[in-house]
Amino acid sequence: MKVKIINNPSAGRTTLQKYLEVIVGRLVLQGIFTTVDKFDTKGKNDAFDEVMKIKENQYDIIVAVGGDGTLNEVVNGVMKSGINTPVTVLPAGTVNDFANHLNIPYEIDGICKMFGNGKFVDVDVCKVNENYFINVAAAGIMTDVPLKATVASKTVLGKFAYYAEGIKEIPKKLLKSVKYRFESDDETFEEDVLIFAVLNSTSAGGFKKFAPCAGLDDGKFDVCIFKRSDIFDTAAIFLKILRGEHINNSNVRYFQTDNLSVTCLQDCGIGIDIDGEDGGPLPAKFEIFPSALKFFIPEKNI
Ligand SMILES: Nc1ncnc2c1ncn2[C@@H]1O[C@H](COP(=O)(O)OP(=O)(O)OP(=O)(O)O)[C@@H](O)[C@H]1O
Repeated sequence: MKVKIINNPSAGRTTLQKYLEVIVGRLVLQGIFTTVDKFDTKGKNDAFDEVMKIKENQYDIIVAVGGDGTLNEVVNGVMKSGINTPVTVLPAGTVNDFANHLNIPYEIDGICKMFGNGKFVDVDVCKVNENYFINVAAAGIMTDVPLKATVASKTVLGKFAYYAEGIKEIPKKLLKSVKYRFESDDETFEEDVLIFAVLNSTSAGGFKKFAPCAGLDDGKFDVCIFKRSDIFDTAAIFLKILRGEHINNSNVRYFQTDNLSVTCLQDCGIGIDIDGEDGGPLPAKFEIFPSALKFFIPEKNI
């Protein structure tokens, strides 16, 4: 395998990055990796820019070492440059939703085994306005500046978890709902919403069953809308996400589609969050590109 590694040295707790040399060394000795070029990112968009330089057939695989944000930049690079090079991710981030969904191992032996007997699968890629995403795009819940400092997670879904957990301490006004119009070929409706998420995989914000019906190759994305409800209902819904039972709650709207437009009906300044990174402002047009990316996964995964 001719391999391009895109390594984010600062992602997560930087544990896996320390073993990267051992992993690569072992795979080279085993003859599985024949050429290895490693690039270390220094900041935002470095991974994307580096992938944009890759030519068709230059590598057999691009390995993102980092979290969902690094993987997202690599996917955007592949999609926007139009190359067909397969991608995989080694979970070196904080949450690693996509890698967890695919059961990609965290330790040296498991990772080496994956490259020895893994397989390539075709996965759908989603797009919101100009940005591609492979896992989740979400929006909602405005925060006041002082609260932001106390919220550990930078992601919309992480903040949602924080609100639900620390629900008693949160002033009511911060659970702010916003009115949106959702339009797809199937239906159009307006709703007062706390957050909404559009998912390709089942996992988001560390919850493995956030979109329990999602499939990576079903040609559809799963939309999960949390309607305005009081803080106690929100807390109850949060607990149900762990078991994937929130989708039956009357304050949650859950459906699958292959096209969606979302417009904010208030002057709210809300933006889209793609795997924890800024995805630009609303309105948002979501599209899906069925089986558009080859992904390398362990032999036994889902
Ligand atoms: N050398 C670096 N130092 C600091 N930040 C970096 C560096 N390289 C990339 N970044 C930033 O890291 C972001 C991606 O982080 P990534 O999502 O991979 O890790 P994470 O946030 O720890 O994991 P997760 O998203 O799974 O929770 C990039 O968008 C970029 O802004």
